[in-house]
Amino acid sequence: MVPIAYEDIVKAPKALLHDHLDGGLRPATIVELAAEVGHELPHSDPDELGRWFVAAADSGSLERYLETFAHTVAVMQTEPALRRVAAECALDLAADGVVYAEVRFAPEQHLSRGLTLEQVVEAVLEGFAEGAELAAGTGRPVRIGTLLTAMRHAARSQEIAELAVRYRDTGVVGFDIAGAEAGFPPTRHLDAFEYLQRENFHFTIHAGEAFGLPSIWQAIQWCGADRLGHGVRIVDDITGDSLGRLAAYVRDKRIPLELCPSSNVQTGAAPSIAEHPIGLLRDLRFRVTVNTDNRLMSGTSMSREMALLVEAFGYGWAELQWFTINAMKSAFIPFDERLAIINEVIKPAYAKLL
Ligand SMILES: O=c1[nH]cnc2c1ncn2[C@H]1C[C@H](O)[C@@H](CO)O1
Ligand SMILES: [Zn+2]
Repeated sequence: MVPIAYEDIVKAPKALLHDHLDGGLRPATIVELAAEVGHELPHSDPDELGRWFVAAADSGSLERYLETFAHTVAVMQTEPALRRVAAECALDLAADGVVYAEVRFAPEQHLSRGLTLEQVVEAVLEGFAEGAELAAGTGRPVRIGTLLTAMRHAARSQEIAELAVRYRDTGVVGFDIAGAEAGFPPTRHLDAFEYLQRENFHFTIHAGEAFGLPSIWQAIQWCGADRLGHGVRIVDDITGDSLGRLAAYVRDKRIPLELCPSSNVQTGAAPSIAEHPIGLLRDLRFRVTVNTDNRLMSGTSMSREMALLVEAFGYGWAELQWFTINAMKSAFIPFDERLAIINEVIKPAYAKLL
């Protein structure tokens, strides 16, 4: 088999379901925005700052990994800053060959300088639209769907769920909960999830990352999650190729796993890329997708995550197409729009590569 070149992975269309807006800022943008608002950073040189984020996030603990977000959230507190960060996010994803992305962020974390939840959401949606238009102009079209996240340690999930539904026709395609997992089970937010189900809305839940099977079980069987954010600990219910009841349910129902290899290694959810459960889960034909989680904290991109898997598991174009179509099938946009991207963008491009 001819080895896959990195530039070819960049050119191939990719779909991304799990990427945090506040985990993907350009280091140079953080430096500029921090100077404007007088926020003190660990480094004022963009390259050093970028390295600092990766090293600090390389902590082996989700809680310590999350502490690094204080510096990105601090500079995302005004409408121009939010618009800029969102526009640059769309441009960076498009330049990396991502054709469809769901990007999430927690509006409640962007209110410290007086913005309302609505102003925050509208600024981000405007930024994505602006970035996507610029990207299309450079011949690199990307479609961005926005997910609104509620922080699981806080108590605003119902309010954020209602906010997401209010913006469902203007770019918000789903809801999520994130933050420290241990001690904050999904059922704390059951009211919000039941509300979303009654509204026929879509949601994913960060579960099975820093906590194991009970978190995944609650996310699916109590809360009704459409997808699992990470979900990597589902391997705790698999022995050899024998599946426990929960793992069998997840596979039988084709519940998508939003796996994030580099992030998992940094937080200690997986020992290394080569030992990441994605290899086993793919072999067992779970609905596996590949994601970036936080491009800044992991110093990564969608192409880099794919390249790491190619290197560790010997994957070829067939597997990369499979991951990409899995993601597109699992997206929160309407079925006909998903199908159009699969048939008109993804399959024709991979047909030339396979
Ligand atoms: O991988 C993660 N697990 C749990 N929470 C996370 C992860 N990555 C980012 N977050 C948190 C930190 C952000 O401030 C928040 C909203 O994007 O979501
Ligand atoms: Zn995440």
